[in-house]
Amino acid sequence: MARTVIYERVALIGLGLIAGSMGLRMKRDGLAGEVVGTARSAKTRDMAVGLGLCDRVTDTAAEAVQDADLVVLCVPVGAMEDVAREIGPHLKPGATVSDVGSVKRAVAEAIGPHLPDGVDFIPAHPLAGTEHSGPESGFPELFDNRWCLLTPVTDSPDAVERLTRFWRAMGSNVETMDADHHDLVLAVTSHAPHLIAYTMVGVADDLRRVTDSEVIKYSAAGFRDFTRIAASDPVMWRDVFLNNKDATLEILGRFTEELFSLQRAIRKGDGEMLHEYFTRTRAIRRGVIEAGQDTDKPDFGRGTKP
Ligand SMILES: NC(=O)c1ccc[n+]([C@@H]2O[C@H](COP(=O)([O-])OP(=O)(O)OC[C@H]3O[C@@H](n4cnc5c(N)ncnc54)[C@H](O)[C@@H]3O)[C@@H](O)[C@H]2O)c1
Ligand SMILES: O=C(O)C(=O)C[C@]1(C(=O)O)C=C[C@@H](O)C=C1
Repeated sequence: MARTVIYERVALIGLGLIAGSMGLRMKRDGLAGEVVGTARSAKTRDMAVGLGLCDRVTDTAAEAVQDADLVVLCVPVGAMEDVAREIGPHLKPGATVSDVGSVKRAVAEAIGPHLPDGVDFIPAHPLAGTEHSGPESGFPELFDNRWCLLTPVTDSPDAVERLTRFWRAMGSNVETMDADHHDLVLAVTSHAPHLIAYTMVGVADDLRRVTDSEVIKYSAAGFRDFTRIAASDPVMWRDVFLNNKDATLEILGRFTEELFSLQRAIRKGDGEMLHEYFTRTRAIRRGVIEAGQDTDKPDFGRGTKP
């Protein structure tokens, strides 16, 4: 494969699943001249070098961003502001600053004020992940055939075009959108579903005593999927809900209304309503598959390394 360096030096701040996958992809395909990483613990930094996801590590974020052309903040949403405050004074003029946070409005507001004039700020969100954390969970194919959504703050089309090229080279399809729109869409497609999975697994756990642990032992496929999602990182998801409050509450309100109407149909024995509802939702699933968004295909390795 032809190797095209897109950024001469890339700095990854926070070396977890997403940074790990980005680093491995950049190293595999030669997308960066040099990948520099930093993490709070020496153990994680050593592991990152051992895994070959970056060329070198630094003890601090301030050191990592020295002379970097692209800086990507890969920490939980609630930690973005502290990192931005630390790196702001050390950024190279002309650098692009981005992130991979699951929420976009709050992250733009947390990072933006700490960036000096002359850097291009382009928040980003790769719609790809697993329930695992840490650099050892990363794999270079994670972003293949997934979306990466950009919510640019900069008005430099060149900077946006370059970051678009970068994410395409990571295997993703790229779309640009407004941060509020992103947060509403993701509240429907990712944030509310995660909360529902957490709740369902919590309910099963509450019932554990009554059912003598059989809910766990005889987990059917649907519940197993819930347990996978509910095993996701608690810090990451705490921060997502605290930072996408309005959109998530709006969607949960609608969800509750729908749930009540289905509950009523079950109580009244209204089979026609239930059949009609499930026919409509089945068509939506088929639409998702036709649009190429079916992540259950074996080669996507969703939830596990391939
Ligand atoms: N996991 C997913 O499915 C997924 C998908 C897309 C985007 N994201 C987003 O990507 C970001 C990183 O997620 P991840 O799954 O790679 O997480 P992770 O837990 O695997 O890695 C997070 C890294 O950030 C570091 N970190 C945590 N708190 C910090 C702090 N206060 N200061 C500095 N560093 C800190 C951790 O030590 C770790 O190195 C999050 O913002 C998350 O919302 C996650
Ligand atoms: O596959 C998973 O485990 C995920 O939940 C990944 C997932 C999602 O699809 O909701 C989770 C959060 C992100 O911000 C993006 C992707």
